[in-house]
Amino acid sequence: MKMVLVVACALIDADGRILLAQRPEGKALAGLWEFPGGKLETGERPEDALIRELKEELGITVKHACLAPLTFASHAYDDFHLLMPLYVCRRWEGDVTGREGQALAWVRPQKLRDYPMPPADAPLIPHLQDLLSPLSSSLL
Ligand SMILES: Nc1nc2c([nH]c(=O)n2[C@H]2C[C@H](O)[C@@H](COP(=O)(O)OP(=O)(O)OP(=O)(O)O)O2)c(=O)[nH]1
Ligand SMILES: [Mg+2]
Repeated sequence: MKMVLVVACALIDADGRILLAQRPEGKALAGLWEFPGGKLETGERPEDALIRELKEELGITVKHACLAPLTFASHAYDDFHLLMPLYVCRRWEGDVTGREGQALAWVRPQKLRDYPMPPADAPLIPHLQDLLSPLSSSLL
């Protein structure tokens, strides 16, 4: 089974909302809502790849120190196995814009399930909900 490493990021704004991006037509899983990010290039460090992807996809500048690991997805797709670390980031420079024509949505943690996501992403949702509402333990 081919292993594919993808880095992704939950950007969190001052109101505790999470950024989702809609995968563009023509790509795999088109129309589904995802965490911005992408595949590593050869020899690239994960954090460097994520910083590059956030610049390419959203036009923002993120520092290494502002990326905190939260959890990861491990999911068997038909043709590859996805391993996807998920970082959170609350601080960046620049305005978030869909640089690749993708729709964007700032979503409250309890509304994440209203947005159809790739199958790998479902187990990530309770981790974000717990991070952002510590009094309701949705992992239990
Ligand atoms: N970025 C991202 N990718 C995800 C998520 N969930 C999920 O299954 N994936 C899968 C979809 C793709 O198979 C792969 C990421 O590929 P991608 O097409 O976005 O990669 P990329 O940004 O480097 O774009 P490209 O240059 O390959 O077109 O990971 C997610 O939440 N965010
Ligand atoms: Mg991508």
